[in-house]
Amino acid sequence: MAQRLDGKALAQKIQAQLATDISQRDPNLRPPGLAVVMVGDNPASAAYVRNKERACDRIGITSFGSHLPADTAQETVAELIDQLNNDERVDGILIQLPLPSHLDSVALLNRIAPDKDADGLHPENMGRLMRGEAGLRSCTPAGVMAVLKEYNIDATGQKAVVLGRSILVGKPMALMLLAANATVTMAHSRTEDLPALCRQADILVAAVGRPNMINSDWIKPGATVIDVGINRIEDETSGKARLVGDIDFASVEPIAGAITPVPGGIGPMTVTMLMHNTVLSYRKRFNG
Ligand SMILES: NC(=O)C1=CN([C@@H]2O[C@H](COP(=O)(O)OP(=O)(O)OC[C@H]3O[C@@H](n4cnc5c(N)ncnc54)[C@H](OP(=O)(O)O)[C@@H]3O)[C@@H](O)[C@H]2O)C=CC1
Ligand SMILES: Nc1nc(=O)c2c([nH]1)NC[C@@H]1CN(c3ccc(C(=O)N[C@@H](CCC(=O)O)C(=O)O)cc3)C=[N+]21
Repeated sequence: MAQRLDGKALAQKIQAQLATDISQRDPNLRPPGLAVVMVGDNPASAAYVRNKERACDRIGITSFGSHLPADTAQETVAELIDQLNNDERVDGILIQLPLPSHLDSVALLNRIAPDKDADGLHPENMGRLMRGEAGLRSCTPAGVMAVLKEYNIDATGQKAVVLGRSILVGKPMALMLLAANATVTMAHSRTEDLPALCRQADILVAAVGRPNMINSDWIKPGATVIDVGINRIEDETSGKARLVGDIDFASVEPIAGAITPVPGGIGPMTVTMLMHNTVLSYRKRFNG
């Protein structure tokens, strides 16, 4: 039976540490600030934004929420970002994705000042990751790396397969595993014979967005299985909505070496790394 990698517990531990760090700052300094920009009424986005604001409250980060209507013009969002870039109280800026389709999300993400890019998605920070330089790292893959570290899972020399190649998760994930000396394969919707490829993985990271896609036939016995997927499905028996990952947990848990659950795995770690990045930017701003 696989060891459960408890992202929720680790998230609580790191958040408690961040709260202590903030409470011990010079009382003459303002607290760290995070601005979350949301456009439209996607219910999932609204739930994530609430989670982020709650985490800010717990830790002592001031949150500046901007909720704009779905039909907001590109210029208006761009101006808001400029304003937040220049706002002395703000250390981190996050634009909740996906944005409504009339908006150019790449242009907006690129407009965030790189030293306030709490999501780590600006080309400067992604370039730094690629070059192995210090910078703000994308939250979800950074959360995965923190879980591996907490459980002493050393990626050195391990075969890692990353399923998914998005800018938000898959690509930065592969680069972080590479930086940790894994031998990394990136797989996606055009990859042939995915189950055979995944069966070679010592570390498998699934970031696809297909409920329960991966079952035990895809898993090398003893492998570390990281489930990034967050899919809302209707429960067959109760009819209620529930969250499942990309991994069929019940099938995979008996043969994997270690596994992250959904919920309670990488989701809470993503929120935590966002807080971590905000505090990092704050400290840099005050040379602390
Ligand atoms: N836990 C967390 O904190 C977070 C969770 N998520 C969740 O992670 C999942 C992925 O998110 P994100 O990266 O933004 O999603 P995207 O939709 O941007 O990317 C999905 C990736 O999966 C690949 N893919 C899709 N279908 C298949 C398939 N049948 N076989 C193989 N590969 C496939 C796509 O390939 P191709 O490029 O060829 O189209 C693409 O690279 C979602 O469930 C999302 O909700 C996201 C962010 C944070
Ligand atoms: N710019 C941007 N950055 C993101 O990091 C980003 C984004 N946009 N858009 C959407 C995805 C998704 N995402 C999640 C964050 C937390 C949980 C989370 O806390 N999940 C809890 C459960 C939450 C619940 O019950 O709804 C868990 O897995 O235990 C999930 C998913 C961040 N994303």
